[in-house]
Amino acid sequence: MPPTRRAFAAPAALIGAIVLLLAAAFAWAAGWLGPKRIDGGTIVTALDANGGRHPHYRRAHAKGLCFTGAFDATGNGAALSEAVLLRRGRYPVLGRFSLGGGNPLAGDGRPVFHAIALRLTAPDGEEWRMAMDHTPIFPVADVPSFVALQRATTPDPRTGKPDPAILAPFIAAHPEVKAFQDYMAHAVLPNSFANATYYSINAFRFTDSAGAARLVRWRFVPEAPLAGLDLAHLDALPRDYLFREMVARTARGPSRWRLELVVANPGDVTDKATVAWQGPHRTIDAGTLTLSAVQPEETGACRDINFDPTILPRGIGLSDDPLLAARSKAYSSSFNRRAAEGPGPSAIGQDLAKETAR
Ligand code: HEM
Repeated sequence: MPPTRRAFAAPAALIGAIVLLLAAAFAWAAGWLGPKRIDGGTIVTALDANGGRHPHYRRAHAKGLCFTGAFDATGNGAALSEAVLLRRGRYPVLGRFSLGGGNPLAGDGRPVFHAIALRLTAPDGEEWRMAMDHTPIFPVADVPSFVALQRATTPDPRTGKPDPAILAPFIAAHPEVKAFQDYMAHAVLPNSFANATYYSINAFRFTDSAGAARLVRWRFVPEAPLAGLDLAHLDALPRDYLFREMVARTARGPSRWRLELVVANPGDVTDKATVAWQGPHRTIDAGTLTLSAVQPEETGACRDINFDPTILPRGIGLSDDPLLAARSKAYSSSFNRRAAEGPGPSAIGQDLAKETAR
C-alpha cells in the first residue's frame, strides 16, 4: 500500500526540527545566542580607558614589588584537598605586592586594593597561583558589571572625578556595589603590606583524596598587628610609602601570614564575590607563608608572570563563580599586551636605582 501524505509529513517535521536544533546548537556554540560573552580584550580595554593607558605594565595592579619566601604546610589542609601543596612540607614561593589601579607610578595614599599575588610550587612542578586583595568581598559579581563599573568610574577629564551623571545610574542599577562601598567606608586601610589580611574573595572547589568536594574561600592572616593609614591625610603620604616600608621592614627580618581555609556552610553564596560569609565557619589552619626577601620588578621574578588564579593544583578547582573565568581571560589579555610592549621601569626600582647612583 503506498504511504499516505500524513506518513511522509511526520518524518519531514522531525527532520526540520532536528535541523533547527542543530542550527540553534551551532549558534549557541558560536556565541550568537545566550548571554553575551565578553572577551578579555574588551575587559582590558575598559581598564585602560579607566586608568589611562600605561603600556608596558599590568592593566590593573600596575605598581608592584616582587618577593620570595616559603610556605610551610601544616598538613591539616589535606582534610579538604588532596593538593600536594597542602601536605605537610615546605614549598618555595614567588610573590608580588601591588596596589589597585593601572598607573605604575601612582602614589600609595589611595583607598585602593592592597594586594598580594603568590605562586606556590610543588616538588613535581605543580603550581598554585593566587591573586588576593585586602577586602573580603569585591564590588561586582559578574563580568558585564565589571566592565560597566570601569566605564562608570572613569574620571571625567574636566574634574578628574567620575561623572555623577554616569556613576549614579550605574549605582542605582547595581545595588550589590553598596556592600563593598560600606566595607571600604568603615575598614582600616592597612599601613603596611605586612599587616594586611589577604582574601581569595572568590570561592574554589576543594576535593579530598576520597573524592568529597567542598567550597572554600581562604585568607592569609598576618602575624604583624593591623594598623591603618590616616584616611584624612592620604594625599600627604610619600609617593612610595608602602613599598619603601616593606623594603625597610624586610631588611630587619621576615614577615609571616597564616593560611586559613574557610569551608562554606550550607546556604552560603558561592557564586557571588559581592556576598560575605557571615557567622562561624569550619576553618582550617593550613600553614605559614614566610616572606624573606623583596626585589624590585627589574631584578625579581614576578614581573613577567601571569598570576592567573585559575592555575590550580590537582585537588583544587574552580567554583561556579563567573568572575574566575573572566579573571583568567582578562589577566591573559593584559599579560599578552604588556609582554608584546616590553617592560617599563618600576616605581620602586627607579627609586632604588637613584639612591644607589648617589
Ligand atoms: C572580573 C573581575 C576581575 C578582573 C577583570 C580583573 C582584572 C585584572 C587584570 C587585567 C590584572 C592584571 C594581570 C596581569 O597583567 O598580569 C589583574 C591583576 C590583579 N588582580 Fe584582578 N581582576 C578581577 C578580579 C579580581 C579579584 C576578585 C581579585 C582578588 C581576589 C583580584 C586581584 C588581583 C591582583 C592581586 C592582581 C595583581 C596580580 C599580580 O601581581 O600580577 N582581581 N586583575
